[in-house]
Amino acid sequence: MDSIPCALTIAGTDPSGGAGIQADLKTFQELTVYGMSVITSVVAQNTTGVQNVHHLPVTMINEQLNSVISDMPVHSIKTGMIANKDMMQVIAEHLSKSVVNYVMDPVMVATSGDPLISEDARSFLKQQLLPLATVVTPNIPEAQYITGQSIDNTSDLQEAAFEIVKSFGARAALVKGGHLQGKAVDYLYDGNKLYTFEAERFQTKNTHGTGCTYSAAITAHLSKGLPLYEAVKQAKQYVTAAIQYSFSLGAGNGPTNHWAVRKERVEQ
Ligand SMILES: Nc1ncnc2c1ncn2[C@@H]1O[C@H](COP(=O)(O)OP(=O)(O)OP(=O)(O)O)[C@@H](O)[C@H]1O
Ligand SMILES: Cc1ncc(CO)c(N)n1
Repeated sequence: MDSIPCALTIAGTDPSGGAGIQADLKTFQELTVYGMSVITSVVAQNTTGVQNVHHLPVTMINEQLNSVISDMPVHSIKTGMIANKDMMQVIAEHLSKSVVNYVMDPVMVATSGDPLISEDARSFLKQQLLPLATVVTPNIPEAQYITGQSIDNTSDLQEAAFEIVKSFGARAALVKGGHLQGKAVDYLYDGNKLYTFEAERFQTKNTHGTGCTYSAAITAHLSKGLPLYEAVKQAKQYVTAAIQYSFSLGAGNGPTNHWAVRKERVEQ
């Protein structure tokens, strides 16, 4: 058997299964990629919000990374919630030695509005982690934080994608228009070309974990050796179907549906 693509996610948990590590591993599995995970924080959360957070000691994050990297093939890496600067420092040390594609989901706030990372982590993320990223995938509030500019329309989104590459050093930026009205449009700038990814917007409140699912799908496709544009194109199809058939589970914002994606793929 050919060797299987292997992807690693470094992120926080979601016991309700919609976001974080759980969403990432479900996505890797659906896309037939062998999934591995390093947990940064254990988060008590569900579809209504975040109830509590327990951060793992930095030494434990370092040891998990050593355990995986010393033994397993890692073909691509994704980071999600990294709550503080000390954690980021340790993760940045590992990433700076790595040669594989690194997808950074600059998670700052949960869908519910609850903050997930500290103020000093935000600025470390912008200054130290961003330049290591193959691609960074901010939503509008995250892109606004990184660029310091307000984003009110699609032309602001495009400008933010240029700015994040040119002024902040990410190799590519995928700025997501999920929080605007109208079509669900995202822009990818890779330093050469601007690409547009457009999908129908579905009227649903069940968008818990959409950002995690999208960036995990990009990571999965990159681990298979797809070029960035193709990886994003296929990931956009994945997240769109996962939102279209999202679950009305829980009292708040329900989770994405990975099975619907599988059903669609099989029927094609
Ligand atoms: N209602 C919707 N219908 C269709 N696509 C959507 C909808 N909402 C968001 N999207 C798309 O889903 C993807 C994830 O974008 P979004 O802006 O929701 O990420 P996020 O805010 O980081 O997610 P999270 O809630 O996990 O933090 C993008 O491709 C976006 O265009
Ligand atoms: C652990 C974690 N990462 C990311 C998000 C963003 O959806 C979340 N709610 N929880």
